[in-house]
Amino acid sequence: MMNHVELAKDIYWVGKIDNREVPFHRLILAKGTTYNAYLIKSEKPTVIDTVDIEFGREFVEYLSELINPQEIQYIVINHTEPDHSGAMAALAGRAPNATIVCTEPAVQELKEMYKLHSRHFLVVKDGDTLDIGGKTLKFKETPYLHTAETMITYTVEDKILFPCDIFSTHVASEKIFADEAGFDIKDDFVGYYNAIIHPHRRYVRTLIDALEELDVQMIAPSHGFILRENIGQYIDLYATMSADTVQDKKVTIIYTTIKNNTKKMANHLQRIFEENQIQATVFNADKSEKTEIIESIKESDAVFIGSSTRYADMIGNLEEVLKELPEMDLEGKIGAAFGSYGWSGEAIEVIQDYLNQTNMDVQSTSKVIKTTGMTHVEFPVRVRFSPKGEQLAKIEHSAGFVADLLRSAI
Ligand SMILES: Cc1cc2nc3c(=O)[nH]c(=O)nc-3n(C[C@H](O)[C@H](O)[C@H](O)COP(=O)(O)O)c2cc1C
Repeated sequence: MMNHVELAKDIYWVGKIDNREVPFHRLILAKGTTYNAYLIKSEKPTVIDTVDIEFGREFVEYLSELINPQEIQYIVINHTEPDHSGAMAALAGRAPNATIVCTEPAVQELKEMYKLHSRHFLVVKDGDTLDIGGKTLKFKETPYLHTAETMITYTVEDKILFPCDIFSTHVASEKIFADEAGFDIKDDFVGYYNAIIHPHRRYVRTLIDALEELDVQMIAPSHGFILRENIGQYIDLYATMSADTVQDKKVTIIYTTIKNNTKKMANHLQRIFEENQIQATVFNADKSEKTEIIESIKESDAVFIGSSTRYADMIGNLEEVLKELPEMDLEGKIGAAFGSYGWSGEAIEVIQDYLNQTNMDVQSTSKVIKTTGMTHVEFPVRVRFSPKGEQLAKIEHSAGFVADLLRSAI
């Protein structure tokens, strides 16, 4: 079985074709997949990504047919997930002179995953370039595409983009170029996007904008086919699929508070929704008519309910509203709890319990992780005392996530 193909002068695909029906992200990959790694035989030989952990030794063996691993100067890790970085376990020891190139959040993960504590790392940031002797690599951080530490790599002279999971397909094919596949890969390309990338589409939109600055002549992703014809068509597909198609969504935000910390959260949630062109109405449950709040809930597509905690309980009249919810038909609406707290935040959990008694699609951290792999989106949204700094960012992530659910193109 072949394990290398030249993409451009001195740039090789050194991947592994996996014909098995691979279990992956709670899917079975019926057509198998490939783990695409790349070798650039420049003056400072560089490996871009590796293959699945299961094929690490095999990877080092066939890589050694092209290069003595001791000569490798850089190993670029775009994404730490073990289907890409997995062969580090086998390669790192055989390539002792290689500096590992990755983003800041990837360093600790790689150290812990592959016992690389004593290795030399080069941390790269958005827009950094690296001279690898005759060729130049340019890096772009792509957080949450599809995990926090991800980045993409671009070869300036050859105009090849190595975007890791983005623009991938799950097909085990001996023909590694899409134009040689013998069939239209669009269904597989779209299927991959829907299964893996779609939950992260707000970051796709940022990436598409950034790609306008790069002259991309070839896309060499980490799974499936390499794209070298009609590149624009594939980028346009991502732009279309990640765009918002659904308009006129409404959110109701209800809170109670002692010293306005939860009010600040409510107002920040409202701001984020409005920035996302979603109408959001805020109610202080202690200062509004219950009937007005209930009417607003009925008309809304998502409902955020929050309270701070006082002596392990909720504040004010909120429970009067919460008691109504299990009796209502709220099918199809998204529910989320939030609140400011000092040390334990019981009120937020009580609200979550009420929401769980309804037929709403109630958000939880566990559900987000299971459906998207994202660990930076938290539900309920809990903030200690006054929301600022990272806590404001937390509110933004959660509201942004719900905004995306509301405007889902699928
Ligand atoms: C009288 C009182 C009791 C409190 N009891 C709790 C509590 O049981 N658990 C907790 O996590 N925080 C408790 N807190 C902290 C508040 O929840 C915290 O200050 C919060 O930021 C207040 O938000 P708010 O301004 O929206 O009311 C208490 C605060 C006060 C003043």
